[in-house]
Amino acid sequence: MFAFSVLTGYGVSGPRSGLRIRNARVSMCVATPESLELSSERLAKLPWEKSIAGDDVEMLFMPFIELQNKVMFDTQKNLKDLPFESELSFQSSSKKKAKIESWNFQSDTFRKIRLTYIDAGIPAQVFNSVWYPDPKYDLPLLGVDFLSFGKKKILCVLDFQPLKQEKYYLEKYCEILDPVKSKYPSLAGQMTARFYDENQFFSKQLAFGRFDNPQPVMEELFPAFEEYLNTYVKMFKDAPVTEDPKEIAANLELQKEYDIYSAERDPAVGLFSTYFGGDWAVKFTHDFLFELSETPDPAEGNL
Ligand SMILES: C=CC1=C(C)/C(=C/c2[nH]c(/C=C3N=C(/C=C4\NC(=O)C(C)=C4C=C)C(C)=C\3CCC(=O)O)c(CCC(=O)O)c2C)NC1=O
Repeated sequence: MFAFSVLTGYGVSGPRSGLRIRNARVSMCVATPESLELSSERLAKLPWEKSIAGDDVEMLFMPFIELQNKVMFDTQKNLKDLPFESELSFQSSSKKKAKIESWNFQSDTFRKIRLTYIDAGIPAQVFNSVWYPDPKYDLPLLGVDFLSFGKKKILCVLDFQPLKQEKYYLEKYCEILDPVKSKYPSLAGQMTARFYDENQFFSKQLAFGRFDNPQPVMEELFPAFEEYLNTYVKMFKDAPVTEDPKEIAANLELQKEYDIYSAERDPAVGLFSTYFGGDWAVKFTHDFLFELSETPDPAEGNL
């Protein structure tokens, strides 16, 4: 009932029955009953109090997910759960002491808002999220990738991920971040060319930090995240909306290109395989994270 009252308080609408998803078939990983609930019910149970690793591990990025959760519930009209397979919404591996949980929403403004948290104790804490606008907008996606490996290797990437690289587009939708970004010199780092091309689906206003200790996470990343998030959500208030089916289709096509590009480049697949197995990693990447991409055909040797 606690979950229900929180939901009512937030004004979540949407079907509340008939959406239970079949139980997961799991081989090496174990899904728990949590996986049978909708995203909003599961999100209401945050923060996790204890790490699966059983130590006194701080869940470094929980405050971020809670803040995003609040902003999402406070600002989004007609927020609904987007049901997805329980096999993808929760997995844990007792052998490797890791769990991964994901949540998936839709609103009048966003066709998909997905969130993922990985808790593997001190060796890995991750918060990853993407906000995909409804294709009646051509606005950038909000991309969040915060990772901590062993507390000494912390990588934080946050961006309004542009669908186009034309000057007018970047000026219109990304340069709004200049005054915010300039406040946070520790987030002015540059990505390498190891995984992504900085000129495709990234902006110059990307916040990028690499830290060798967790201190800047709450001191700098958190206020920066709050500003990026609020700026992003506000931008939609006066954003142009198209009703032209051709433009809508073109916007969706660009989001599809983003998914295809990201699924090809994402270095996370290795991480997922390590903890939850290779088959699950491929399914999670193509059926949940970047679902407009296609699962590669094993016969073509791309797996
Ligand atoms: C749950 C999903 C998920 C996880 C766990 C994930 C992890 C992940 N992201 C990485 C890098 C990266 N991640 C990003 C950016 C992003 N990545 C994004 O998923 C989004 C939305 C952005 C945009 C903000 C960039 C730019 C790098 C490369 C950093 C570099 O080259 O230095 C790396 C490599 C870290 C390293 O070895 O240096 C991992 C393991 N990516 C994922 O998608």
